[in-house]
Amino acid sequence: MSDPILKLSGLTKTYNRGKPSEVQVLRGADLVIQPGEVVALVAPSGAGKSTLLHIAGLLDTPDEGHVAIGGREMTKLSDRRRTQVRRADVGFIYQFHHLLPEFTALENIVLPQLASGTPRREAEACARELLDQVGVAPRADHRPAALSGGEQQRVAFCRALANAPRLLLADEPTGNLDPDTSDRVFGALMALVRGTELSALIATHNLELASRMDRVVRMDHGVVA
Ligand SMILES: Nc1ncnc2c1ncn2[C@@H]1O[C@H](COP(=O)(O)OP(=O)(O)OP(=O)(O)O)[C@@H](O)[C@H]1O
Repeated sequence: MSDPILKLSGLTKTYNRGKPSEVQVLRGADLVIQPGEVVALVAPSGAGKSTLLHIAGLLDTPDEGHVAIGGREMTKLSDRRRTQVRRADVGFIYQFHHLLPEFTALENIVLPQLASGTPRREAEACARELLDQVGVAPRADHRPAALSGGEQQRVAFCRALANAPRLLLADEPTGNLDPDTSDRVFGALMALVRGTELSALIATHNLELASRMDRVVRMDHGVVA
């Protein structure tokens, strides 16, 4: 059997250790995601979903525990190597789109590909194809401020997938949209994900959206049930 795409073992994380404001967020969290699996991460607000996703996505480090991506241990790698793995293997979607305001939708999807060494012509073709898949192709040359919230978030999905990552991590990807838009935009995300071999961990408060994924895991008191 192939290695899990993501294996988190015994993660602990405490913010502001030793201060009155100390908060112990992760208390030995374990999670395994197999290749191709799409997993919902459901938890109450403040339970540590973002912390777990940031550690899984190599944006933060745990106090203790291990992160393996595709069977390779990440916790011992240099910062430079972790950045390389993050760029090549991980796509991240935030609750707010975080698109670069001075660039068009197309350019926002092209830039991470150029940073990874993809030739411009190829990067643009990939960006147009992705925008087409999520129904935003006619808006390719608009800047984020000229797009609706749902369109902005769909562009952010394309950006996360532009480098063909193996693992997608999403933190409340439709959390700032109204329920109808959230439903449609989430459908666009699932269509994108299901059209690939991608594995995904998607945090959501929305149990209906969670039920559309392969498996639902819950976080409580710093562990994943
Ligand atoms: N940099 C930080 N410094 C101190 N405390 C932090 C920091 N980041 C998060 N926290 C605290 O850690 C706890 C978990 O935060 P986290 O953002 O991981 O939760 P979450 O489950 O994603 O919450 P939400 O669903 O509201 O986004 C919260 O109590 C938060 O206030």
